[in-house]
Amino acid sequence: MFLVGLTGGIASGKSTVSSMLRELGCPIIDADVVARKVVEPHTCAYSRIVYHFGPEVLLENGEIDRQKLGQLIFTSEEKRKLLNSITHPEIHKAMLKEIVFYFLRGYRYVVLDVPLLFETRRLTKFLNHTVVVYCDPATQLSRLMQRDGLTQEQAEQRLAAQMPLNEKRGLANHVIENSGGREDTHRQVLRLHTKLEDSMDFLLVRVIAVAATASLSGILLYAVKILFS
Ligand SMILES: CC(C)(COP(=O)(O)OP(=O)(O)OC[C@H]1O[C@@H](n2cnc3c(N)ncnc32)[C@H](O)[C@@H]1O)[C@@H](O)C(=O)NCCC(=O)NCCS
Ligand SMILES: Nc1ncnc2c1ncn2[C@@H]1O[C@H](COP(=O)(O)OP(=O)(O)OP(=O)(O)O)[C@@H](O)[C@H]1O
Repeated sequence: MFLVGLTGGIASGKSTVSSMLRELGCPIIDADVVARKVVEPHTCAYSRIVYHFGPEVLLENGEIDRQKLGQLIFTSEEKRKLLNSITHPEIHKAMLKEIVFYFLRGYRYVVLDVPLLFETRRLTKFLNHTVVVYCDPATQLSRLMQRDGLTQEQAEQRLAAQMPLNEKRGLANHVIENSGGREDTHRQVLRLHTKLEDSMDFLLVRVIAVAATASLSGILLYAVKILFS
Protein backbone atom coordinates (compact mmCIF):
# COMPACT_ATOMS: atom_id res chain seq x y z
CA MET A 1 0.00 0.00 0.00
CA PHE A 2 1.22 3.53 -0.65
CA LEU A 3 0.25 6.83 0.97
CA VAL A 4 -0.95 10.02 -0.69
CA GLY A 5 -0.85 13.30 1.26
CA LEU A 6 -3.59 15.78 0.36
CA THR A 7 -3.08 19.27 1.72
CA GLY A 8 -3.72 22.95 1.08
CA GLY A 9 -4.54 26.03 3.10
CA ILE A 10 -7.52 26.83 5.27
CA ALA A 11 -10.63 26.93 3.00
CA SER A 12 -8.60 26.23 -0.16
CA GLY A 13 -10.87 23.27 -0.98
CA LYS A 14 -9.33 20.11 0.58
CA SER A 15 -12.68 18.77 1.81
CA THR A 16 -14.24 19.53 -1.56
CA VAL A 17 -11.50 17.55 -3.34
CA SER A 18 -11.46 14.73 -0.78
CA SER A 19 -15.26 14.28 -1.13
CA MET A 20 -14.80 13.99 -4.90
CA LEU A 21 -12.05 11.37 -4.39
CA ARG A 22 -14.22 9.51 -1.84
CA GLU A 23 -17.07 9.39 -4.39
CA LEU A 24 -14.59 7.73 -6.79
CA GLY A 25 -13.93 5.05 -4.14
CA CYS A 26 -10.67 6.33 -2.60
CA PRO A 27 -10.18 5.63 1.10
CA ILE A 28 -9.62 8.95 2.90
CA ILE A 29 -8.31 9.64 6.39
CA ASP A 30 -9.29 13.19 7.34
CA ALA A 31 -6.97 14.75 9.96
CA ASP A 32 -9.62 17.37 10.91
CA VAL A 33 -12.07 14.55 11.75
CA VAL A 34 -9.38 12.65 13.68
CA ALA A 35 -8.45 15.91 15.48
CA ARG A 36 -12.04 16.20 16.74
CA LYS A 37 -12.09 12.61 18.04
CA VAL A 38 -8.82 12.88 19.98
CA VAL A 39 -10.12 15.81 22.06
CA GLU A 40 -13.44 14.22 23.07
CA PRO A 41 -14.15 14.28 26.83
CA HIS A 42 -12.20 11.69 28.89
CA THR A 43 -9.30 11.52 26.43
CA CYS A 44 -5.77 12.37 27.47
CA ALA A 45 -5.60 15.37 25.08
CA TYR A 46 -8.90 16.70 26.47
CA SER A 47 -7.57 16.67 30.06
CA ARG A 48 -4.38 18.42 29.00
CA ILE A 49 -6.30 21.11 27.09
CA VAL A 50 -8.49 21.81 30.13
CA TYR A 51 -5.40 21.86 32.37
CA HIS A 52 -3.50 24.35 30.18
CA PHE A 53 -6.31 26.50 28.72
CA GLY A 54 -8.72 26.38 31.70
CA PRO A 55 -12.41 25.39 31.97
CA GLU A 56 -13.38 28.54 30.04
CA VAL A 57 -12.68 26.63 26.79
CA LEU A 58 -15.49 24.17 27.62
CA LEU A 59 -19.12 24.22 26.55
CA GLU A 60 -21.87 23.58 29.11
CA ASN A 61 -22.03 19.91 28.09
CA GLY A 62 -18.31 19.51 28.89
CA GLU A 63 -17.11 19.32 25.27
CA ILE A 64 -14.37 21.61 23.96
CA ASP A 65 -15.73 24.97 22.76
CA ARG A 66 -13.97 24.87 19.38
CA GLN A 67 -14.89 28.43 18.48
CA LYS A 68 -13.38 29.78 21.72
CA LEU A 69 -10.27 27.62 21.47
CA GLY A 70 -9.90 28.72 17.83
CA GLN A 71 -10.05 32.41 18.84
CA LEU A 72 -7.29 31.78 21.39
CA ILE A 73 -4.90 29.83 19.20
CA PHE A 74 -5.28 31.83 16.00
CA THR A 75 -4.36 35.04 17.84
CA SER A 76 -1.37 33.66 19.76
CA GLU A 77 1.50 31.67 18.29
CA GLU A 78 2.50 30.50 21.76
CA LYS A 79 -0.97 29.07 22.47
CA ARG A 80 -1.13 27.53 19.01
CA LYS A 81 2.18 25.77 19.57
CA LEU A 82 0.94 24.54 22.95
CA LEU A 83 -2.28 23.14 21.44
CA ASN A 84 -0.33 21.55 18.59
CA SER A 85 2.06 19.91 21.05
CA ILE A 86 -0.93 18.37 22.86
CA THR A 87 -2.98 17.31 19.84
CA HIS A 88 -0.52 16.42 17.07
CA PRO A 89 1.06 13.31 18.65
CA GLU A 90 -2.47 11.97 19.36
CA ILE A 91 -3.63 12.81 15.83
CA HIS A 92 -0.62 11.01 14.29
CA LYS A 93 -1.16 7.91 16.49
CA ALA A 94 -4.85 7.73 15.58
CA MET A 95 -4.06 8.18 11.87
CA LEU A 96 -1.47 5.41 12.02
CA LYS A 97 -4.11 3.04 13.44
CA GLU A 98 -6.43 3.89 10.53
CA ILE A 99 -3.59 3.36 8.01
CA VAL A 100 -2.94 -0.12 9.47
CA PHE A 101 -6.68 -0.86 9.22
CA TYR A 102 -6.69 -0.04 5.48
CA PHE A 103 -3.41 -1.93 4.95
CA LEU A 104 -4.84 -5.10 6.54
CA ARG A 105 -7.91 -4.81 4.33
CA GLY A 106 -5.67 -4.90 1.25
CA TYR A 107 -6.13 -1.35 -0.06
CA ARG A 108 -3.55 -0.29 -2.66
CA TYR A 109 -3.35 3.29 -1.36
CA VAL A 110 -4.87 5.66 1.18
CA VAL A 111 -5.28 9.43 0.93
CA LEU A 112 -4.34 11.37 4.07
CA ASP A 113 -6.14 14.73 4.14
CA VAL A 114 -3.83 16.77 6.41
CA PRO A 115 -4.05 20.60 6.46
CA LEU A 116 -0.70 21.04 8.22
CA LEU A 117 1.22 18.39 6.26
CA PHE A 118 4.08 20.71 5.23
CA GLU A 119 4.08 22.72 8.47
CA THR A 120 4.67 19.70 10.73
CA ARG A 121 6.61 17.63 8.15
CA ARG A 122 6.30 14.54 10.36
CA LEU A 123 4.36 12.53 7.79
CA THR A 124 5.98 13.67 4.55
CA LYS A 125 8.76 11.04 4.56
CA PHE A 126 6.14 8.26 4.43
CA LEU A 127 4.29 9.66 1.42
CA ASN A 128 4.66 8.54 -2.20
CA HIS A 129 2.59 11.42 -3.60
CA THR A 130 1.71 14.87 -2.28
CA VAL A 131 -1.23 16.88 -3.62
CA VAL A 132 -1.85 20.56 -2.88
CA VAL A 133 -5.32 22.03 -3.37
CA TYR A 134 -4.57 25.60 -4.41
CA CYS A 135 -6.70 28.69 -4.89
CA ASP A 136 -5.62 32.30 -5.30
CA PRO A 137 -5.30 34.34 -2.06
CA ALA A 138 -8.32 36.61 -2.71
CA THR A 139 -10.60 33.62 -3.39
CA GLN A 140 -9.27 31.78 -0.33
CA LEU A 141 -9.91 34.82 1.90
CA SER A 142 -13.44 35.37 0.63
CA ARG A 143 -14.39 31.64 0.84
CA LEU A 144 -13.02 31.48 4.38
CA MET A 145 -14.91 34.60 5.51
CA GLN A 146 -18.12 33.36 3.93
CA ARG A 147 -17.94 29.75 5.16
CA ASP A 148 -16.95 30.50 8.77
CA GLY A 149 -18.68 33.89 9.15
CA LEU A 150 -15.38 35.63 9.98
CA THR A 151 -14.37 39.26 9.65
CA GLN A 152 -11.49 40.01 7.27
CA GLU A 153 -9.17 40.50 10.26
CA GLN A 154 -10.11 37.14 11.81
CA ALA A 155 -9.74 35.36 8.47
CA GLU A 156 -6.33 36.95 7.87
CA GLN A 157 -5.16 35.82 11.34
CA ARG A 158 -6.07 32.24 10.41
CA LEU A 159 -4.27 32.48 7.08
CA ALA A 160 -1.18 33.84 8.86
CA ALA A 161 -1.10 30.75 11.11
CA GLN A 162 -0.24 28.56 8.11
CA MET A 163 2.51 28.30 5.50
CA PRO A 164 1.48 30.43 2.45
CA LEU A 165 -0.31 28.35 -0.20
CA ASN A 166 2.18 29.47 -2.86
CA GLU A 167 4.97 27.86 -0.87
CA LYS A 168 2.98 24.65 -0.37
CA ARG A 169 2.30 24.52 -4.10
CA GLY A 170 6.04 24.44 -4.76
CA LEU A 171 6.50 21.46 -2.42
CA ALA A 172 3.87 19.14 -3.94
CA ASN A 173 4.06 16.54 -6.74
CA HIS A 174 0.50 17.33 -7.89
CA VAL A 175 -1.50 20.57 -7.78
CA ILE A 176 -5.29 20.89 -8.03
CA GLU A 177 -6.16 24.45 -9.04
CA ASN A 178 -9.43 25.24 -7.24
CA SER A 179 -9.83 28.98 -7.93
CA GLY A 180 -12.45 28.28 -10.61
CA GLY A 181 -15.71 26.37 -10.54
CA ARG A 182 -16.33 22.91 -9.07
CA GLU A 183 -16.67 21.36 -12.54
CA ASP A 184 -13.12 22.40 -13.43
CA THR A 185 -11.86 21.01 -10.12
CA HIS A 186 -13.76 17.76 -10.72
CA ARG A 187 -12.02 17.28 -14.09
CA GLN A 188 -8.61 17.66 -12.39
CA VAL A 189 -9.62 15.24 -9.64
CA LEU A 190 -10.58 12.64 -12.26
CA ARG A 191 -7.11 12.99 -13.84
CA LEU A 192 -5.42 12.64 -10.44
CA HIS A 193 -7.54 9.58 -9.63
CA THR A 194 -6.47 7.91 -12.88
CA LYS A 195 -2.80 8.57 -12.05
CA LEU A 196 -3.19 7.07 -8.57
CA GLU A 197 -5.07 4.04 -9.88
CA ASP A 198 -2.39 3.46 -12.54
CA SER A 199 0.51 3.93 -10.10
CA MET A 200 2.64 0.87 -9.49
CA ASP A 201 4.01 2.29 -6.21
CA PHE A 202 2.00 -0.24 -4.22
CA LEU A 203 4.03 -3.06 -5.83
CA LEU A 204 7.31 -1.44 -4.78
CA VAL A 205 6.06 -1.07 -1.19
CA ARG A 206 4.93 -4.74 -1.20
CA VAL A 207 8.33 -5.91 -2.51
CA ILE A 208 10.07 -3.90 0.25
CA ALA A 209 7.72 -5.37 2.89
CA VAL A 210 8.32 -8.95 1.66
CA ALA A 211 12.10 -8.39 1.52
CA ALA A 212 12.11 -6.93 5.05
CA THR A 213 10.02 -9.86 6.40
CA ALA A 214 12.31 -12.37 4.64
CA SER A 215 15.47 -10.76 6.08
CA LEU A 216 13.94 -10.63 9.55
CA SER A 217 12.93 -14.30 9.34
CA GLY A 218 16.48 -15.16 8.18
CA ILE A 219 18.00 -13.32 11.14
CA LEU A 220 15.59 -15.03 13.55
CA LEU A 221 16.33 -18.50 12.11
CA TYR A 222 20.06 -17.83 12.36
CA ALA A 223 19.66 -16.70 16.01
CA VAL A 224 17.60 -19.83 16.85
CA LYS A 225 20.22 -22.03 15.13
CA ILE A 226 23.04 -20.45 17.17
CA LEU A 227 21.04 -20.66 20.44
CA PHE A 228 20.24 -24.37 20.05
CA SER A 229 23.46 -25.63 18.40
C1 LIG B 1 -8.46 25.25 16.79
C2 LIG B 1 -9.60 24.29 16.64
C3 LIG B 1 -10.22 23.96 18.00
C4 LIG B 1 -10.69 24.98 15.77
O1 LIG B 1 -11.71 24.06 15.51
P1 LIG B 1 -12.74 24.29 14.28
O2 LIG B 1 -13.79 23.22 14.41
O3 LIG B 1 -13.20 25.72 14.31
O4 LIG B 1 -11.91 24.12 12.95
P2 LIG B 1 -11.38 22.75 12.25
O5 LIG B 1 -10.81 21.83 13.28
O6 LIG B 1 -12.43 22.21 11.37
O7 LIG B 1 -10.13 23.30 11.42
C5 LIG B 1 -10.35 24.11 10.25
C6 LIG B 1 -9.03 24.45 9.64
O8 LIG B 1 -8.28 25.30 10.49
C7 LIG B 1 -6.91 25.11 10.23
N1 LIG B 1 -6.23 24.75 11.51
C8 LIG B 1 -6.67 23.96 12.51
N2 LIG B 1 -5.77 23.87 13.50
C9 LIG B 1 -4.72 24.62 13.11
C10 LIG B 1 -3.47 24.93 13.71
N3 LIG B 1 -3.13 24.41 14.89
N4 LIG B 1 -2.62 25.74 13.02
C11 LIG B 1 -2.95 26.26 11.81
N5 LIG B 1 -4.13 26.01 11.20
C12 LIG B 1 -4.99 25.20 11.83
C13 LIG B 1 -6.80 23.95 9.23
O9 LIG B 1 -6.68 24.46 7.94
C14 LIG B 1 -8.13 23.26 9.38
O10 LIG B 1 -8.51 22.56 8.21
C15 LIG B 1 -9.15 22.96 15.95
O11 LIG B 1 -8.82 23.23 14.63
C16 LIG B 1 -7.98 22.28 16.64
O12 LIG B 1 -8.18 21.59 17.63
N6 LIG B 1 -6.75 22.44 16.08
C17 LIG B 1 -5.56 21.79 16.60
C18 LIG B 1 -5.39 20.45 15.95
C19 LIG B 1 -4.89 20.60 14.53
O13 LIG B 1 -3.76 21.00 14.28
N7 LIG B 1 -5.77 20.29 13.55
C20 LIG B 1 -5.45 20.34 12.16
C21 LIG B 1 -5.30 18.94 11.62
S1 LIG B 1 -3.67 18.34 11.79
N1 LIG C 1 -14.47 25.38 -6.66
C1 LIG C 1 -15.24 25.96 -5.74
N2 LIG C 1 -16.16 26.87 -6.11
C2 LIG C 1 -16.93 27.50 -5.18
N3 LIG C 1 -16.85 27.29 -3.86
C3 LIG C 1 -15.95 26.38 -3.43
C4 LIG C 1 -15.11 25.67 -4.35
N4 LIG C 1 -14.31 24.85 -3.63
C5 LIG C 1 -14.64 25.02 -2.33
N5 LIG C 1 -15.62 25.94 -2.22
C6 LIG C 1 -16.22 26.43 -0.95
O1 LIG C 1 -15.17 27.05 -0.21
C7 LIG C 1 -15.25 26.71 1.16
C8 LIG C 1 -13.96 26.01 1.58
O2 LIG C 1 -13.87 24.74 0.94
P1 LIG C 1 -13.49 23.42 1.76
O3 LIG C 1 -14.31 23.33 3.01
O4 LIG C 1 -13.51 22.28 0.82
O5 LIG C 1 -11.98 23.81 2.14
P2 LIG C 1 -10.95 23.10 3.12
O6 LIG C 1 -9.62 23.32 2.51
O7 LIG C 1 -11.37 21.71 3.40
O8 LIG C 1 -11.12 24.00 4.41
P3 LIG C 1 -10.56 23.78 5.93
O9 LIG C 1 -9.19 23.30 5.85
O10 LIG C 1 -10.61 25.15 6.48
O11 LIG C 1 -11.56 22.87 6.58
C9 LIG C 1 -16.50 25.85 1.34
O12 LIG C 1 -17.55 26.68 1.73
C10 LIG C 1 -16.73 25.29 -0.06
O13 LIG C 1 -18.09 25.00 -0.28
